[in-house]
Amino acid sequence: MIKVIGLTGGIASGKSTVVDFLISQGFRVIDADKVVHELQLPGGKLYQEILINFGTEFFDENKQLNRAKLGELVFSDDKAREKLAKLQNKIIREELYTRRDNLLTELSKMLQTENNNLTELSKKTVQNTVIFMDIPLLLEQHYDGFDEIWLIAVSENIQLERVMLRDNLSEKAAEARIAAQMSLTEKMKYADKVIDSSGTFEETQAQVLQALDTLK
Ligand SMILES: CC(C)(COP(=O)(O)OP(=O)(O)OC[C@H]1O[C@@H](n2cnc3c(N)ncnc32)[C@H](O)[C@@H]1O)[C@@H](O)C(=O)NCCC(=O)NCCS
Ligand SMILES: Nc1ncnc2c1ncn2[C@@H]1O[C@H](COP(=O)(O)OP(=O)(O)OP(=O)(O)O)[C@@H](O)[C@H]1O
Repeated sequence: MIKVIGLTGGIASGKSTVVDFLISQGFRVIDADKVVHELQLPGGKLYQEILINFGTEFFDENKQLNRAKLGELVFSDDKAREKLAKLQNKIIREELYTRRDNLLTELSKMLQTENNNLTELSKKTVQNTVIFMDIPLLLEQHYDGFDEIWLIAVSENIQLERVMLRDNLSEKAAEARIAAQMSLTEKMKYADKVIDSSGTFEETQAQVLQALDTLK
């Protein structure tokens, strides 16, 4: 059976950094933020919806969605965020589950071929028996179907610093983005494993390796 691990955590808690590491270790990851960005490209399933409902002022001269501008609006205006959620959530959810199912089918076929060849349980096989889904709003939006949920956690003050630094935001704007999500304390209740990314990258990676070890 192929396990599906849900990765979640607050904004700038270190999810993408953990995802990069997992990919470097040979694991397959579905990254919800990337999927959303693809769907928001011209021709994507979300593009037209946003254009019609938010207007051309949120698009640049190359007809690309100006995500920074839309982000400014939705993280400072709850009603706008709800409106965007109504337009997008169902489509995002369907797309993520479809990609998960396709990946599970692909890996099942690969595993079957390996079994048929009677190879020993190679390192690759272990990596093919787990997939990860990085979904920032996994708990807020009640995604399900996971064998485990791993929470990437970070202390509040470091999180605020990271959001301000990475996204070049004021303290107030960064606080608004953090407040748009479930608190870390609440998320802890649902986590099977917690990876604390408040330290160095090496310390985060060591915790990921430890968590991976428990899957063998
Ligand atoms: C508002 C948008 C256009 C801003 O785009 P931008 O490129 O600036 O940010 P990005 O998409 O990389 O998101 C960064 C982080 O913000 C947080 N975040 C994004 N959307 C939301 C939201 N609606 N509520 C709370 N937090 C959010 C997540 O932690 C995410 O990892 C975009 O995030 C969006 O369309 N969000 C709604 C879709 C969604 O639910 N995304 C999360 C995937 S489950
Ligand atoms: N030990 C660490 N582990 C993870 N990230 C770290 C660490 N130290 C610093 N960072 C930094 O924290 C910032 C946020 O990390 P990252 O982009 O991985 O978060 P995220 O959870 O994917 O964010 P978002 O939800 O906004 O997409 C990055 O700039 C990253 O370089």
